[in-house]
Amino acid sequence: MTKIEYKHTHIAAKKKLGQNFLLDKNIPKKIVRESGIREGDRVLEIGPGFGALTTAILEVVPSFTAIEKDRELARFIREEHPQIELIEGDFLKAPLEPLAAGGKLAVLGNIPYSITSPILFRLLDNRHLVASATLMMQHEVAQRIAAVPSTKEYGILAVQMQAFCDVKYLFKVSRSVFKPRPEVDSAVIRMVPKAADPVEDCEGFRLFVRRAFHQRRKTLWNNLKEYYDNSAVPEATLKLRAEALSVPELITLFGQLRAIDRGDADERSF
Ligand SMILES: C[S@@+](CC[C@H](N)C(=O)[O-])C[C@H]1O[C@@H](n2cnc3c(N)ncnc32)[C@H](O)[C@@H]1O
Repeated sequence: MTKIEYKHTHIAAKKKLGQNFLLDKNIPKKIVRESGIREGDRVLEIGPGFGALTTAILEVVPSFTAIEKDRELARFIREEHPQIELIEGDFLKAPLEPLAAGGKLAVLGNIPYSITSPILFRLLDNRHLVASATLMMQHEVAQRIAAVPSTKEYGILAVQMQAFCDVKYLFKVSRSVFKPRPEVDSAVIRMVPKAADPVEDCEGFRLFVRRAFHQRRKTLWNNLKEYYDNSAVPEATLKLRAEALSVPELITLFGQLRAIDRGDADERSF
């Protein structure tokens, strides 16, 4: 276990909380610059840790909210940055509505690898409360979110995120700027929820995307025939694999399908 000592606090870095702390001072400034936040924005930082990104945010926004799960680090941030509203708790459980206070949140964070997907889907599910999310995560996950069609990275994550958000891959961050040093590199991406959802039945679309990509090597016809009446879909489209279709093309396809009532409503609630 790596011991970290910083100012008046020392902790044993906890792997299960994804505690890899940024040592570099320029990267946090770059993240804040790319986030586009301005004074007056409602900022929410996920996992401030020892405050590497916190300090850079404070140069632009004099006060904001941060959620930190680790008790010692929460105490550290309270002592170092009393102007911040520090919530000691789990981002995945914290109610976001009161934090948005009738507006929208600019979310920033160097997020723990182990809960990247739950964080992304929580933000997606609460997109009406989110103005933007600028997040550092495992490089491979950032690539999958920003992937383009007909690449091995393109799949469920890319389609889910890009259908509802404008996604921009910003820059890669070497593993060497963290302590303890992780086994993988990181990258920063920015996501801005679209003004309007491209589909009405968001849950149905989520299910459709999972089905379409269920067996990547299979054609759309083979992956979908069991669940939908495909009669309104051009035959040429059904012969393709899901990975060949762009996000707008998948949205169009979803609009052409009619669900077959198989009495399997439970499957919708994953
Ligand atoms: C990758 S570290 C980043 C720390 C700091 N922002 C930095 O860049 O050096 C992730 C941080 O998130 C915190 N954390 C882990 N799980 C969390 C959760 N569910 N909710 C809030 N914070 C969490 C960890 O304790 C840690 O401080």
